[in-house]
Amino acid sequence: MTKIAIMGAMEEEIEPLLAHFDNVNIVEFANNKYYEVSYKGVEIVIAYSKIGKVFASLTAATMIEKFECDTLLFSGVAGGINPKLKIGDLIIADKLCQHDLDITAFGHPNGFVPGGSVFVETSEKLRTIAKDVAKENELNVIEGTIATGDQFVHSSERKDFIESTFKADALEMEGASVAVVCDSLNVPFFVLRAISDSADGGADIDFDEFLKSSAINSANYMIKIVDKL
Ligand SMILES: Nc1ncnc2c(CN3C[C@H](CSc4cnccn4)[C@@H](O)C3)c[nH]c12
Repeated sequence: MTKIAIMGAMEEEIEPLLAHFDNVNIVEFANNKYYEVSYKGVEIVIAYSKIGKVFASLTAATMIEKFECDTLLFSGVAGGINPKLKIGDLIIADKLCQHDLDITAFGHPNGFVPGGSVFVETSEKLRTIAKDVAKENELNVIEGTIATGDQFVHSSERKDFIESTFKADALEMEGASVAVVCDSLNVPFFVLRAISDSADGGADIDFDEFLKSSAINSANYMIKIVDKL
């Protein structure tokens, strides 16, 4: 029986998801809250990890190991790199990397540590379902590379480094952690983000203005995808 984990990093990213469900059971664990719902006969666990790769890894692993979820979906916002991505637009990750993982001093490429890989690919099956849903709902979605790091990017220099080093289309602070955890635990996963800013000089202003509306864009699309699982 499928049990689905739906994750965000910030409360604003999962609040629009929780709004779709009633009869929510709250489980407190490891200084966090996990929201259990039953939706059309499917068990779902929803949580926001808190910001950054460490919290995201803890929540992803908890949803799999403690709550026994066998599919993990991430919904949230991101900084746009690809110029095709305007604020509010949706991106599905085909692969993710860690732009701040750096042992280049030892001759390794950016984003690589021994035993790992620069990129981790998401579930092709889940991406296909998502693209079908986008077509049915005439949603404009791009598929691309998402770069993750433990910093809010708000400078063209850092944004350009991430783009040129990883050919990334968008950036955020949690997705690649979810990717490593799910890949290591053999759980199919899917990362969806809506653009909240352009990760350069004005990013913090745009982020504050568009966080809520972009999080709703991502959540509304995610609910349509869950309906198809
Ligand atoms: N430019 C960007 N760089 C890095 N990440 C992002 C994101 C995605 N999320 C939003 C949030 C920013 S930090 C945060 C901290 N306090 C309040 C609000 N956000 C973090 O969870 C990553 C959107 N735009 C980004």
